[in-house]
Amino acid sequence: MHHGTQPVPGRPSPAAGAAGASLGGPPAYRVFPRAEWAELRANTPLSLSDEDIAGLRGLTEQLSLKEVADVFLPLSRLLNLQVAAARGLGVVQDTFLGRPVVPPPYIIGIAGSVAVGKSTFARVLQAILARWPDHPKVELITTDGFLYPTAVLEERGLMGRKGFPESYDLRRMIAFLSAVKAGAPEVAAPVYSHLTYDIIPGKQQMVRRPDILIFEGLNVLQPSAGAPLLASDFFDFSVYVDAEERHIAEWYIQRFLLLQRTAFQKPTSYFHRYKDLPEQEAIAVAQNIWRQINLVNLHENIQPTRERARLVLHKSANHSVDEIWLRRM
Ligand SMILES: Nc1ncnc2c1ncn2[C@@H]1O[C@H](COP(=O)(O)OP(=O)(O)O)[C@@H](O)[C@H]1O
Ligand SMILES: CC(C)(COP(=O)(O)O)[C@@H](O)C(=O)NCCC(=O)O
Repeated sequence: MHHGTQPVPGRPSPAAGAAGASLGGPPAYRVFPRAEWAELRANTPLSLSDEDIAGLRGLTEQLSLKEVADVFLPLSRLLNLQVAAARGLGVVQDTFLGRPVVPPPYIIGIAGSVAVGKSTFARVLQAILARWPDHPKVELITTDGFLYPTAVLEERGLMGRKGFPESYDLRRMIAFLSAVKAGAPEVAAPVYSHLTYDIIPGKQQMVRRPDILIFEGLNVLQPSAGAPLLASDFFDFSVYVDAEERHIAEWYIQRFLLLQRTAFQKPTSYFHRYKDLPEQEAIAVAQNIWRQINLVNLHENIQPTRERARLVLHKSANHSVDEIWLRRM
């Protein structure tokens, strides 16, 4: 894989490996160059029709068919096997307790920087996992719903700290996960709007005993100060989406420019005041938000959680995954 000239914090330096060769990873992981990982889709009894793939591409128009086949199909095969094994363990416990067998939802956490592509990845994974006949009901929840509302953040002086641990209602987030894992028939999650940049008052997303819950957000692998439980205590599997900082910064800026042309044009947008900024100035605004908030958060709170994930997906400049780390167990 190619790291360019910038050393990446926490990763072995490029000098450690021959050009194009894998640089290895922490000893807890097996490292797969993309081509080796792609071979692990072998025997996946899931064949996607052209129509299925067209449906998936609707989620993110740039997603190539090759990306689905090489990266997502092996991962969906691995997860299908993992879900079956977790259910087997559930049967053991229910049999031991003499209770009727009811498998709890299988929960997958997805972590990574702002703008690394977590929500895009999570949506595609949701669609692919839902195609397996033995776990058709796959729900997706994003942790931005657990941010405190703007009124609370303003009162606490935290508007410049969105995404940092103190900006989330962690108690509520843990209570949500705990209820889902306990098999509660219906659990409500609050909903955040990127348009108003605030929690939507009264709006809820209901989760009703899914087979699989995908729980996505930059903070899902973080410790919660002082609280007895962590979000990851409820995870059966976890993924960290990784990339070089200069690429993530570029994706953040490009997304900001796209939003300027679309969402910011609406009067209800929190960033409506930026709707007519000339491109160079809009780029400067995006760069400032990136450097002052999201990059600091990446360094202080997100990147340090990477090696808690079961799987690390490393993306290259064009968003394609070039290396996969799978924890040995
Ligand atoms: N696989 C991909 N192919 C092409 N573009 C992508 C891909 N994943 C993410 N993007 C783009 O990168 C930007 C950040 O992705 P997003 O999923 O919104 O990130 P996050 O949820 O981590 O903040 C978006 O503009 C998105 O369209
Ligand atoms: C809402 C976010 C904190 C991400 O939340 P997540 O769903 O990962 O919990 C982030 O997208 C954000 O708005 N950061 C604040 C700075 C900015 O406007 O980019």
